[in-house]
Formats: sequence, C-alpha cells, structure tokens
Amino acid sequence: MRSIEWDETKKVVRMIDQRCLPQRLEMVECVDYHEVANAIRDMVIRGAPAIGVAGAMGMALAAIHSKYNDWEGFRRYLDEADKVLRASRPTAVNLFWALNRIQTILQRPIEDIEKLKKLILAEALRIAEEDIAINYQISLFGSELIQNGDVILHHCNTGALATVDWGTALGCIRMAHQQGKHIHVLVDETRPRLQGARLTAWELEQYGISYEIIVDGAAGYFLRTGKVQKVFFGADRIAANGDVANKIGTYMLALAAHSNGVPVYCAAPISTVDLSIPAGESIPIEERSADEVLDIQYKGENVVPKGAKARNPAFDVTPHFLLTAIITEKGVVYPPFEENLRQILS
Ligand SMILES: CSC[C@@H](O)[C@@H](O)C(=O)COP(=O)(O)O
Repeated sequence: MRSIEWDETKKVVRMIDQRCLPQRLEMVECVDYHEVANAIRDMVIRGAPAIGVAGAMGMALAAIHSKYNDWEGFRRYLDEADKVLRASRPTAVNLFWALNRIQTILQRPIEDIEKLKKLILAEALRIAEEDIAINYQISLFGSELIQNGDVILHHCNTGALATVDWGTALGCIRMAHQQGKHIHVLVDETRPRLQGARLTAWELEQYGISYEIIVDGAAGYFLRTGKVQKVFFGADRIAANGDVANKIGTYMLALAAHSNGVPVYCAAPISTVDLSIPAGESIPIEERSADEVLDIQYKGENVVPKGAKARNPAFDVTPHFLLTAIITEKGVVYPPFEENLRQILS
C-alpha cells in the first residue's frame, strides 16, 4: 500500500484520502500543485514524511504541466508553486526539506526546460522511493528495542499512511511483529482528528497486530499501573537539542511515561531533524480550526453547547530529557542528543 504515488500515464498525483478511512478506502487525484497544497492543508494526506513527498510531487506537477517555454516564465511559475506548497502546513520540516531538494535541482545551470522538468519529476520519485527504504531501516533498528510480550503505547499515526509506505514508529512495531514477537498495542485515539482510532487501528487490523484503542487521557492510567513497557511515537520536527515536536498530546504522554520509568522512543527519519532550530520553543506550531475540536457528536447529537469556543494546537513539543532515544535510519541516538544528533548527521 502506498499513501501517495505518481501516475505516469495520466501525469497526476494519486493519494489515499485519509479523511475517509477506516470507512472507505478512496483515492484522490491531484492534477495541479494547488490541489496538492489543499490536500496537505485538509489532511487528505498527513504525517510528516508523506507531506514531504506530497510537496515534492506538487512541484513535479507544476513542472510537468507548466505552459512556459521561456526560462523566466517557467522559473516564476515554479517559485509560485513552491510558495503555495510551503504555506500549506508549518510544523513538519519534511515538507520544507523536500521542497529544498527540488530547489537544488532548479538551481542547476540547465538551459533545456524539458530536461529540467524530467529531473524535477525524477527527484520527487527518488524522495518517495528513499522514504520507503529509510522507514524500513528505522524499523529494523527500532524493532531491536521491542521484546516479545511487550505492550506498547503509540500516539497518532506513524504507519504506512503517514509515510509513503511501511512507517516509522508503527513501522518498528510492524517489524517486531513480522519477526514473530508477540506484542500488544495500546492506541491513543489522538483527539481531535483521531489519527490513532481511525488510521493506526485500521493499519493494525491489516497487519494482524493485537491492539486496543484508548482515550488519550487513559494513557497515564495504563503507564502508572505498570501495563505498558514502551511508548513509541514519531516526530514532525526535531530541534538540534533533541526536543521533539509531534502530535498534540505527545508531551503529556512522555511526561507520564518518564514519571513512571517507562522508556520513551521517538522514531523519525534524519530529514525530520532541523539543526537550524536550536531548541523546541522555536518550532512553529500549527493552530488548526476550532471546528475540529467542537464538531463532535454522541449518538447523533452535538456534544458542546452552541457558541462554544475552542483552541486547537495541532502539535506540542516534548523536551529531550523525557526521551530515552531517537530511532533514525542511521541508528539509535541516545543522550546527549545535541552532540549525538550532530555526529549522526555529519
Ligand atoms: C511518521 S509520522 C510522524 C508525525 O508526523 C505524526 O506523529 C503526526 O504528528 C502527524 O500529524 P498530522 O497532523 O496527522 O499530520
């Protein structure tokens, strides 16, 4: 299963519409970069690595369908596409990382526009293929940290849907299961968009991995009562000191785990590390529409009073001292994170 792919015959980008899961497995086709930017903003596609690939494929669409034959016009059109895609979601650095890779191609001294178009598409496809291989490598390292019989608490969705395929934190769990280890996953439902209850649960069903969904507020209970051996989650941006921005609720989860002596693992590709950001407080945190919090029904009835207001930060920052390790494709990074992240990146 691929969350996103390039259709060479139709020259469109096809992605799983993650808003429809688990009820329906539907595909969406994007014919231009505006549609890709909207798909990222509306969370048709979501998850840091998948957003990065979507951004690169948005640029490929812009290049392939550009009507400009002159260098100036072509460059201006692609600059506009880059700007629109960069503005779609602010927190996951993978989007900017992937767009920067496309920019590197655009900076090459190539006069032939048709050749440049092909190079941009090839780079977008390469980013997608690399993502799968990187996740697989992360999962091989991460699975070594999982023992037979472990109960693992997982936050948000970090599986095949959040990447191109395979997944990061959920990939580690999937790999451990594939190695024959018996594991059970407690799935944080992950309010308000319910990536855990809808997407992670759906993926675990596909893989035949034992799981139960819990409300986010129940995590502390399970950690305190000794029911959980490990906590696993992904990342949208990792600062140079190892602070991790991830789905809202991660910080409270890590606090509760740390306080109860339960190891906390963050699994993410190196492309999620942003060395230009010294510490977590400088990571831009997306605030999404209050409707995502307020639009909730129980037995067909609205839950909140009419006119209720809400706040909806989509991410929070977990300080590095709460983390046991960060699992990357280059190996497992332990504290001191500042030093060891720099070393692994060099
Ligand atoms: C491998 S995905 C890691 C993170 O991107 C994931 O945990 C997360 O926070 C996703 O947020 P989302 O708002 O669903 O895009």
